[in-house]
Amino acid sequence: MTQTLSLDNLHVGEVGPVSLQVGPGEILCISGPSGSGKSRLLRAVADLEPHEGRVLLGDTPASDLSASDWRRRVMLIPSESRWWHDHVRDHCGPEQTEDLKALGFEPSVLDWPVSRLSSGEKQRLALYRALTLAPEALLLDEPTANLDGTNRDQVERWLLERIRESGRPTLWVAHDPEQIQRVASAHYRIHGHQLERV
Ligand SMILES: Nc1ncnc2c1ncn2[C@@H]1O[C@H](COP(=O)(O)OP(=O)(O)OP(=O)(O)O)[C@@H](O)[C@H]1O
Repeated sequence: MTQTLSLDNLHVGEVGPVSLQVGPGEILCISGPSGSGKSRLLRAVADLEPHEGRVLLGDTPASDLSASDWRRRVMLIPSESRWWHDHVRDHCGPEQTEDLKALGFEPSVLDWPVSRLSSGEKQRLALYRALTLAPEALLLDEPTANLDGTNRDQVERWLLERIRESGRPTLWVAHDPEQIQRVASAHYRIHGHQLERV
C-alpha cells in the first residue's frame, strides 16, 4: 500500500510550524546545522518526541493508532541503531538474500552475534532489518554516516531502488549536498526555527 506522509502544523522544540507532504516513493531530504533539530523532528514524526500538531499516513493520524503500531508503519532508523537480541537474525523479518547481497553481506551474517558488528555493518544491517519488517514509510537519520565511499554508494543505490519500487514516502536527514542532489525529490533545510524549502 502506498500512501502520503503528511506533517500538519508540527512543532518540535523550537522548530515549527512544519507542514509538508511526502508522496509515495518520494524522498524529502532535511539538512541543517548540527543541533538544529533534524533528529528531533524525525523522532516526533515517529511519535518518540513530545510535539504539537499532527502526522498522518494517508488519512490515518498517528493518534488513531497505538504507538507501537504507528512505529511499525512509520519506521525510524536512527543514525545509531539499537540491538537488543544477541544475534542479527532475531531482529529481522523474513530473510531477503538479494538485499543482503546488495548490501555486501553473505546470508551467514544473520547468524553473527551483534557484538562482532562494526559500526558500518550495524548501520547497513539496521537498514536491512527495517525493510524486512515492511514499514509503509521510512524516517532515515543520516543512513550512510558511518560508511566509506564505496559502501555509501552501494547503500544509497539500494535504498533508492527499494524506496522507488515500494512507493514508501521517506524523510532522509543528510548533510552531504552531493548526496542530497542524488537522492532528493525535495530538499528542506532548518534555518533558525523554520524548515525552509531549498
Ligand atoms: N528531549 C530534549 N529536550 C530538550 N532539548 C533536546 C532534547 N533532545 C535534544 N535536544 C536538543 O535539541 C537540539 C536538536 O537536537 P537534534 O538531535 O535534533 O539535532 P540535529 O539537528 O539532529 O543535530 P546533528 O546534526 O548534530 O545530529 C540540540 O540542541 C539538543 O541538545
